[in-house]
Amino acid sequence: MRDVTPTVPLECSGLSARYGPIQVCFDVSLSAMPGEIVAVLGPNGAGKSSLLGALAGTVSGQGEIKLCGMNLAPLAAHVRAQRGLAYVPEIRGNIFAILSVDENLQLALHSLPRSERAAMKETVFDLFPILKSRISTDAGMLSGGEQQMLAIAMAVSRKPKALLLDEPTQGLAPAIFDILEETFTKLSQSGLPILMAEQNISFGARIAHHYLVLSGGRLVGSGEGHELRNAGIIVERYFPKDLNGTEEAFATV
Ligand SMILES: Nc1ncnc2c1ncn2[C@@H]1O[C@H](COP(=O)(O)OP(=O)(O)OP(=O)(O)O)[C@@H](O)[C@H]1O
Repeated sequence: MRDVTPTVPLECSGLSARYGPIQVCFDVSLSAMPGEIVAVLGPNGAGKSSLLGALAGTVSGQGEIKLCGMNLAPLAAHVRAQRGLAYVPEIRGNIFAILSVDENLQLALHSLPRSERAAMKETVFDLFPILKSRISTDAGMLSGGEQQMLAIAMAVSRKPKALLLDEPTQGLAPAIFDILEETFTKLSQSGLPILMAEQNISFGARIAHHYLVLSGGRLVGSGEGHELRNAGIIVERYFPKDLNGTEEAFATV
C-alpha cells in the first residue's frame, strides 16, 4: 500500500548544539507542519539562538534534521539555505548595510529563475509597502523595524520551504509588532511553516499555534499557542524559582 503520511516540512530529533567543547543544547526534538507557527520560548541564555543556528547550520550541531524529508544534517549552512531553509538571525544579520534596499533584494532574488523575480519583488512589497518607498536607501540607514522587514523580505524572496526567525521583535517598537504579526500570519496562511525563537511571550501569544519552552538548552515544556495569553502562568509553570529574574528576561509587551 502507498505511504500517505504527509511529509513534515521541518523536523529535528536528538539535536545538540555546541561551541567547541561546550554543549549548550541537548537532545532537542521538534517539528513544524505546513502553515504552523511554533514559538521557542525561554529566557536569556536558554539556547534559543543556538538551537536555530544548529538547524540552519551556522552553529555546530549533531542530530537529525529534515526539511520535507531531505536530510539536512550533513549539509553546510549555505546548502541548507539553497534547499529551502530560510534563516533570519537575531539583529537582522542577513542584510548588507552598505547596499540599498533594492540591491539587498536583488541578492536574495538571484536564487529564483529570472522569470519569477519581478513577481516576487511585488509580493514582498505587498507584504512590506514601506520597503518600496525606501528602495534606494542604504539598508544601514533604515530604522530597526524597516531593517527587520528587509531581513524577512530577503528570506521570503527565496521561496523557502520553512522559515527560522530568531527573536524577530527584539529591540523593536511595539508599533512594529502589528506589522510583523500581520506578515507572519499571512506567511503561515500561505502554508509556510515558521519556527520562531522569542523571548516575548505576549508576541508569541498573538501568532503561535504551538510553543516549546527551552531552559538550560533542554526542552522542558510545550503547549498550544492560546495558553500563552497568560504569560504569568507560563513563567510560573516553568521558572518558579527565579520568578523575578525570569519576568525581566521574558518581555511581556
Ligand atoms: N559564540 C558563542 N561561544 C560560546 N558560547 C556561546 C556562544 N553563543 C552563545 N553561547 C552560550 O550558549 C548558551 C545559549 O546561548 P543562546 O544565545 O543560544 O541563548 P538564547 O536563549 O538565544 O539567549 P538570548 O535570548 O540572550 O539570545 C549561553 O550559555 C551562551 O553564553
